[in-house]
Amino acid sequence: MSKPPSLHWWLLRYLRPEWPMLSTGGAIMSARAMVLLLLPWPLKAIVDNVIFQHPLGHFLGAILPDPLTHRMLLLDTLGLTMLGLGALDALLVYAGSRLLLDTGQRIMFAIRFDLFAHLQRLSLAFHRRRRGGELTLRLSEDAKQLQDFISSLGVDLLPHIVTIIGMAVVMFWLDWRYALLTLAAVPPLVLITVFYSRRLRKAVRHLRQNDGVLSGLTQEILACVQVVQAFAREKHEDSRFTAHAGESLRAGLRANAIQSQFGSVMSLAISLATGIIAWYGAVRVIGGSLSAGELLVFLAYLRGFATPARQLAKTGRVFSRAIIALERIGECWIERPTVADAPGAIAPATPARRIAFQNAGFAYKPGREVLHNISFTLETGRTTALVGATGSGKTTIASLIPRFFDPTCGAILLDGTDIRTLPLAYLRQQVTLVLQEPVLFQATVWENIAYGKHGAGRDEAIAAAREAGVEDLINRLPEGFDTQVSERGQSLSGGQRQCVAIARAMLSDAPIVILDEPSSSLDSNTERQIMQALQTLTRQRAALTIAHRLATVMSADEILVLDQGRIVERGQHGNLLKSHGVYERLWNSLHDEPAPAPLRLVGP
Ligand SMILES: Nc1ncnc2c1ncn2[C@@H]1O[C@H](COP(=O)(O)OP(=O)(O)OP(=O)(O)O)[C@@H](O)[C@H]1O
Repeated sequence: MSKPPSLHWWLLRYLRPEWPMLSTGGAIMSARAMVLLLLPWPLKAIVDNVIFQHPLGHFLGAILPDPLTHRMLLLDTLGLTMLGLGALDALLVYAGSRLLLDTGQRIMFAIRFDLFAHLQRLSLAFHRRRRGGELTLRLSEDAKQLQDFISSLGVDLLPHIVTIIGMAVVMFWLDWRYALLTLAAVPPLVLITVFYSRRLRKAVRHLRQNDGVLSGLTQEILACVQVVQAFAREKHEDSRFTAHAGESLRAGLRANAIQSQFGSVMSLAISLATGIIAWYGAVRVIGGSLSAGELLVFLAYLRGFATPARQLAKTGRVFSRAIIALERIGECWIERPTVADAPGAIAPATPARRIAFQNAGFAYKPGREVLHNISFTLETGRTTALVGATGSGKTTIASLIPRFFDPTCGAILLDGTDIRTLPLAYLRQQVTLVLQEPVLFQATVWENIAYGKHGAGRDEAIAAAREAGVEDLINRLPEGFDTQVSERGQSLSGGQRQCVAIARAMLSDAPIVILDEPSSSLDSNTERQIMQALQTLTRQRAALTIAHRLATVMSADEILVLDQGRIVERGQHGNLLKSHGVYERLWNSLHDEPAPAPLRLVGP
């Protein structure tokens, strides 16, 4: 998987504002490394000066009690020093890690927010390609991996590098030959770390990909749980889940195996090195070239080496995960909206009045056109109806108006201006949608209505419902406008959801309205009320109605008959029936009995 170079700069953008916090945290953790260096020294003095009563050196002799005359006082002083160093270590660990962990958290929040904002603005074409659950995982888990990495850089890596360098310097100062032998243990440890980190990275990449697929599948199955239950397909979904989960489990087990192998090989290497170094140190103490206290310092440092080495192994693991997370987040980040504002686009001062398709064509996939040569005009106060067999392109035509997709040829003009040159926000403010299956949020009914207009409150939402004539229908809900709607509006009936959607469209003030077959499968009383509401909604607007049920569009000002992505007939209901073409066949296929009196969508 190729990694775009700009990703590192992208990450730096988040690190830069936190630089003061990161450097303060780093400085505190480096100070802690110094304390770790000092920790074995009181022990050395206890062995050499208190137990064996060697005289203190020149500098220490000036500040510490004499071991010959004040042996117990020296022991107490050294004991207290050890306690003091321990307390200082604890304090520095607390302050440093707290600062760095908090900073990591803030950085993760900023990354999550930007990524969320970016994903929201990506074109529908992108979202239709990706499963929602998989994107959620990138927002949650992958951003968390980056946070762990940033925190662990400061909390684990930096102080341990400082410790290793400091220990090496002190060891050389004590006995350079012995120091060389001790440090010879470091390169094999680094080689082991590099070897396993590579293998681990590969395994983690595989694991994350599988987790993404699993998360997407889970979200999809749970979102469609009604269909799953209706068709009694739970067992089938169990086995689909198990198949993907099994893949994920195998990838996880492989990563665990590498990780455990890494840990045990590292422990073995460290034990081996400790054994050799302790043996050689004891030989030098027996030979008189090293004191017992100095051997203690060496052994303590060697143990000290082991901790950073293990820590480096852990950091390697975190690093591997972070690289994969960066790749995965980067894949979303480099994705650009296919539909975007043209540079320098200026919004007209007046609301739209007229939208015209001029020989527009469209293909979801290159070379596979689903719309050909579409030309028609929508105007304020007029209703245009789209009819045609399923798959003939009605929804696709409607999606071109708010620029969910752009036509592949031809143009769409809004009051004479190509919509691609207008600001997207302006264009979308001109259009309101009432979908076949209205989408509602988990909020109260009035909040769902108020979603139609920035800053609208409860009173405005109720007024819009009153204006649309659906106030009574909503008031019949258990808590009226304050009824809580469950996720995607599942707790409301189809008719109730449509009432809310119509009131929302009414509130939006948009001059163009797109209705996607709004009165399907309702009882006749509700249907009558909803049709009246739509009549009110479309009265002052330019309306495009998509309908399979021809009765709902009989009174439209113009009916466009679509067949395989082409407008094959156009006109009013009566004339179209008389021409004995596709419209008449459509009509006959839907109605056995003669045509009923027209249901009016627009005012007389
Ligand atoms: N996201 C997509 N990717 C590829 N092809 C698509 C996509 N959406 C729709 N199509 C295809 O485009 C054609 C037109 O579909 P569209 O949804 O516009 O038809 P429709 O007339 O609205 O159908 P219906 O009445 O069933 O809603 C169909 O052949 C459909 O398979």
